[in-house]
Parts: sequence; structure tokens; C-alpha cells
Amino acid sequence: MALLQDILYKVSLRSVQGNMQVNVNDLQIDSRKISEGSAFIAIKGVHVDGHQYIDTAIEKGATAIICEQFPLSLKEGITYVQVENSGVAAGNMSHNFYGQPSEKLVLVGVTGTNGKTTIATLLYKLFTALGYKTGLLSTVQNQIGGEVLASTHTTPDAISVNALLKKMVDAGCTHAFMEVSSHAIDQHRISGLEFAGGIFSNITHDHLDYHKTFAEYLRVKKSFFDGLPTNAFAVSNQDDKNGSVMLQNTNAQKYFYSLRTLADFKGKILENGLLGLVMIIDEQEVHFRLIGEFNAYNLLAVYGAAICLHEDKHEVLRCLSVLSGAEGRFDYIVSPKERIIGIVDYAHTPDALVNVLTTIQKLRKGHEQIITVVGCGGDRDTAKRPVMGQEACDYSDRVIFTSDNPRSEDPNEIIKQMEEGLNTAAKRKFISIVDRKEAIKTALSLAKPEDIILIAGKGHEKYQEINGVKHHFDDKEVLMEMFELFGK
Ligand SMILES: CC(=O)N[C@H]1[C@@H](OP(=O)(O)OP(=O)(O)OC[C@H]2O[C@@H](n3ccc(=O)[nH]c3=O)[C@H](O)[C@@H]2O)O[C@H](CO)[C@@H](O)[C@@H]1O[C@H](C)C(=O)N[C@@H](C)C(=O)N[C@H](CCC(=O)O)C(=O)O
Ligand SMILES: Nc1ncnc2c1ncn2[C@@H]1O[C@H](COP(=O)(O)OP(=O)(O)OP(=O)(O)O)[C@@H](O)[C@H]1O
Ligand SMILES: N[C@H](CCC[C@H](N)C(=O)O)C(=O)O
Ligand SMILES: [Mg+2]
Repeated sequence: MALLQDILYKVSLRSVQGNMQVNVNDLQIDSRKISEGSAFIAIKGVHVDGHQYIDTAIEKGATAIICEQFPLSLKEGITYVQVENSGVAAGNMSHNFYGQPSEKLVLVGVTGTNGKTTIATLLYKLFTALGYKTGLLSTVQNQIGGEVLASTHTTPDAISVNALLKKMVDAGCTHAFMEVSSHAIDQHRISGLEFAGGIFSNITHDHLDYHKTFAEYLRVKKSFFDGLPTNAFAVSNQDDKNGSVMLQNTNAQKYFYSLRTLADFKGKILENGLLGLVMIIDEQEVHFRLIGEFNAYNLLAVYGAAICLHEDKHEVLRCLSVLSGAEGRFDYIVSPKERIIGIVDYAHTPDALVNVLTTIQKLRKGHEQIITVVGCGGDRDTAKRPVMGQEACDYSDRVIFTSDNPRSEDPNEIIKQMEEGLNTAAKRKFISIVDRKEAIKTALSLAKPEDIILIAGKGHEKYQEINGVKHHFDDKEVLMEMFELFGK
């Protein structure tokens, strides 16, 4: 519980009608979650305008309304606060309501098209291994020390972020690592948070359904770094075309990592195989369990951030060398009899798919076929579908197009779009099987001893979302079931 006036600290107000000294029991951006004595923040969303739920919120017990426009008629006994931007207000108000939790621990945000979960999870594991009680907000799961909480978003809404950070503070966490998605930046889910540092992984094609242009996607990602304070650090990828642009206007202390040129955190790959990576980092040779060049970048980002947080370099590398990555990222199993390698990976962008497939190509000894099972999510960027379709065929011997999470779309239509524009060579390699289980089964039936099967796009996900219903589905579980069924 807090005074409305206090939780409006730092919020840009336009006008107020009613009493600012009222107690607020709870803060909500969703009228469906309102209880007695709540404050309701009306946000203009992608689908509907929260302002149309103001009266419903009052009927359910809201006593304070925060909005960008006052309703035509104001109700007696209710405090109405007009703000410049409801999304930004939600961020700042949540921060105040939950007692400024981000200022009570070291909070580091990770942004970029690919690698956020891997980097944030590695940082969580690293700092836990270094002896700190640590929190994590990620696509796969949220963690408060050892306690695991289900995750619904890559970056939760402002209220949930602050509620979770408060739980971390109350549980004694000193550090928290969180993914910062472009949707979250754009929707101000991170407004008001005090970051000790920010990390940039890379930026490639994704989410153009939402951001419309690549320039806008880049601008949104960059605004995270523009907003960092002077005492924070910003660690960026020197080898990404936009790695420098990202930090161009930040006030934070700038650092770069690179595998190719001189940089604050310079790495070199000596070996890259199924057993992991051998790298030289800061003149020290280290063996890591993670696979592929893209993970060498993730490891450098993690190393750089740990050094910025004043951890001992030898200790950091020693702890990092034994860590595994995040669930469902290059997760592989070898079949017992025919030594077929099944890889489950979360590659759901063109860049990630090429990275994972080129990594697999480098791992093969020569004769093995690469069989890829891949789909694209519904209600998401449609432009990436034909690109991912072509790439899968370019880098594999056989490809099975299937469903990812169709959501509200017809999965056959999505597959059709993946097939569009395939070149002649690609057309000879693919078949389409809409049922994902059948697709994986077919991949197994095609596989000869020692072949490599990549099942891309869903990684750790334990469901398939079809028309608003999440049905249990686990790529790794199905893969193991098929290994057994075929006795391979
Ligand atoms: C497209 C998108 O990002 N949508 C997010 C957005 O919802 P929205 O703008 O569609 O909300 P809306 O339905 O238009 O409603 C507007 C407002 O009215 C309120 N409302 C609505 C109905 C009602 O009866 N009463 C009411 O008060 C809503 O609570 C909301 O505040 O704001 C909501 C609250 O924060 C999010 O839960 C929701 O995430 C949806 C479920 C989603 O799927 N988002 C994905 C795309 C996403 O955010 N992904 C990124 C990761 C992407 C990546 O990096 O790969 C993520 O961070 O998870
Ligand atoms: N640094 C990287 N560069 C390019 N691709 C990567 C990198 N790290 C991981 N990948 C690929 O991208 C996939 C997703 O990785 P990860 O889950 O770490 O990214 P993310 O940014 O958290 O994704 P999301 O936006 O869905 O939260 C991996 O399964 C792998 O195929
Ligand atoms: N965070 C990403 C996850 C995509 C995962 C993929 N399996 C899909 O459903 O498209 C998103 O919400 O766009
Ligand atoms: Mg993620």
C-alpha cells in the first residue's frame, strides 16, 4: 500500500481531478485484474485502447485512474490523473509502488535480436557460481536465487518486472540479469528502472511486423542505451555492423567485445567442435562447453559484463568454463544405436538459423546428411518466412517445413509462404508436413546412421499454440520418443 502522490514521483503530470492523498492498494494496467482500492493505468495498446475500460475498472473497485485523456464524465470520489504517456507512467509508478527495487540490487539488461536468453542465463549462472544470490528474468524462466517462476514474456510488463525485482530484493538477491526485448522498450515496460549496465548482442531481421522498418527496430533498441545513466556500463559487439551505432549517444561507460579486431574484450577461437569451444580471452586459454561461434560472442559479452562489474578475471573464466547454456539452445542428443545426432534449437530468425546450420556444417565429418525440421510462428513477422525457408534448404540436405506456433493463422498458409520464392535447388530438397510430430517422425525415418537432425524454432517451449490454446508439445521429448520408436 502507498499514497497515490508518492507513487506518482517522477511522473510527468498534465492535470489532476480529486484527492492525491488516497491510499493505493494495488496497481494494474489490466481492468480484469482490478481489486478494491486499486489504481488503474489506461494504456493505448496494439489491439485496444485501455481508456475504454476506465468505467469497468471503477466498477471493480479502482479508486484512482491514470490516463492520457480524461473520460467525458468524471465519477464522484475517484481521483483522475492525466499524464503525458501512460506507458512511461506505468513504469515509474511500478518502480515507486514496489519501493524502487532496481536501485537496491545490481540490474543488468541484455538486448539484441539473438542471444539475450543465452547471455542473461549465463550471467545468472556465473554470478550464482561466484557466490552471489542472483535473479533472472528470461524467455525460458524467471529465477529468484534457486526458486524458478514460470515466464510469460521475454520481458514482463512494468508491474510484473518491478514486482519480481522486489521479490528478488526481499530474498536477498544482490544481482539481477534481465532480457530487454524491443517490444518491452517500445512499450515502456522498462521505464523507471535503474540499470547498472546494458549489453548488446546483435541486430538482424526480426519483428518487422511490429516495428515496420529495420531503422525503427534499430532506433528502439538503441534507445535502451541512450537511456543508461553515466555511472552504468554499456558493453557492445564490435563485430556487429550496428555495434558502434548502438552506443553512439549513450552516457554510460562504453566497452566493446570482438573476435575480429582489437577491443576491450578480445577473444579468439582456437577450436570449435561438438565438445565445445577452446578460446583465448585476455591472453588466457579457456575451454567452454558451449558450441558454435555465436556462443563465442555470447561468452565474450558475459565476460565483458562480469569484468565491468569488477569480478576477478581468472575466477570468471574458471566458472564460465564449466557452465552449460540455456535450455533448448543447441541442445543435442545422440541416438543409442545409429549415433544419429538430434539437435533442438530455438533459432526462429534468419540469422539464428544460418548460425546454427553453419555451426552444424562445421561439425560434420563429411558424409553425414543434415536434415532440418523448421517452421515459422504465426502472428509474427511474415517477411522472415521465405528467407528462413530458403536458408534451411541452402544449408541442409533435406528439409521438412512444418508448424511452429501457428497462433491465429492457418499453418498451411505459413508453410506456403516459407515455400514461396525457393530456388530450383531448394525445391528438390523440401517436403511439407503440417503436423510437427509427424514432421519429426519423418525426419527420423529419413535419417541414416550418424546423420544430423536439426529441429529449429521452439527450443525450450513445452507447448504449441494453436488458435489461442497451448497444447503440450516438447521437441526434445518427441525426438527421444522417435529414437525409441525407430530403434535407431
Ligand atoms: C504485441 C504486444 O507486444 N502486446 C503486448 C501488449 O499488449 P497489447 O498492446 O496488445 O494490449 P491490448 O490488448 O491492446 O490492451 C491495451 C491495454 O488495455 C488493457 N485491457 C485490455 C482488455 C481489457 O478487458 N481490459 C484492459 O484493461 C490491457 O491490459 C492493456 O494494458 O502489452 C501487454 C501487457 O504488457 C503484453 O502482454 C502484450 O504481449 C503479447 C501477449 C505478446 O504476445 N507479446 C509478444 C509479441 C512480446 O512482447 N514479445 C517480446 C519478445 C519478442 C522477442 O524478443 O523475440 C517479449 O518481451 O515477450
Ligand atoms: N549471439 C548470437 N548470435 C546469433 N545467433 C544466436 C546467438 N546466440 C544464440 N543464437 C541463436 O539464436 C537462438 C535464440 O537464442 P537466445 O534464446 O539466446 O536468443 P534471444 O535473443 O533470447 O531470443 P528471443 O528474442 O526469442 O528472446 C539460439 O537457439 C541460436 O540458434
Ligand atoms: N519471443 C519470440 C519467440 C518466438 C518463438 C517461436 N517459436 C515463435 O513462436 O515464433 C516471439 O514472441 O516472437
Ligand atoms: Mg530470449
